[in-house]
Amino acid sequence: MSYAYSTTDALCDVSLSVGPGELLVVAGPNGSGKSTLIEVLAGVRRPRTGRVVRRGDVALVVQRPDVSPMLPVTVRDVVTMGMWRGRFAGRTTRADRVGVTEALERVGIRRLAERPLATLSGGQRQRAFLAQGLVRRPDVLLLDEPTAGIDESGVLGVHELLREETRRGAAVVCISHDPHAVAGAHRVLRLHEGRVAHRPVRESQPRSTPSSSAIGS
Ligand SMILES: Nc1ncnc2c1ncn2[C@@H]1O[C@H](COP(=O)(O)OP(=O)(O)OP(=O)(O)O)[C@@H](O)[C@H]1O
Repeated sequence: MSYAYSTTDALCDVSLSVGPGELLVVAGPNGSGKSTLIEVLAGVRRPRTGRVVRRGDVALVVQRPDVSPMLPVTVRDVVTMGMWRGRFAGRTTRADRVGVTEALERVGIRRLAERPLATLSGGQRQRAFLAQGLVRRPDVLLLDEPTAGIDESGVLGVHELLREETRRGAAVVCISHDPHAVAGAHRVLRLHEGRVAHRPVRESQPRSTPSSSAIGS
């Protein structure tokens, strides 16, 4: 598929597929089209040509969005929103609340649950949005530089979380410049000026062999 902003061809003839249990890392220089690709895969942007096939529930973890100090939401609220699947869900069940606490624990910010989101540091906020993506155990997890602003020991924890997600069968696509992420990936897709620089190369065997693609274009 291809995607263009008004004056810029951001993606040209990009084709990929990711199966359940696979971790695909998307790498490439600034401006090469990585964020655009994740947004097109997530359905936030519609490809200009071609199509994206998604199987199952898809969650997107964006890169530390700016938060207005006026926004009256706590960290727990933000993670709970991850349960909504794109629409307001109203009341939460006890199981939802347990799931939210577990997600907060997995990303190491359970103690911050009742804090207003706007009072968090950048790295803490990134963890909150990671928990939002993890909370409903999606079939497809798309992440735009999830370790941005996260300290060194936290980065390793995030990589382990992504491997855990693949072990339970999720298809994971993660933008990262981090050599650890690249080393731990099943495949790496390198973009250059909106095109695939090399075909994805299998760098290690996935723990479960994908039977069909969970997402592809
Ligand atoms: N909203 C926009 N309007 C116009 N052009 C855009 C827009 N967003 C991105 N672009 C352009 O599209 C191309 C791809 O941008 P994209 O953000 O996808 O790259 P990236 O690889 O994620 O970069 P980075 O590593 O800096 O985050 C770039 O040339 C960029 O300038």
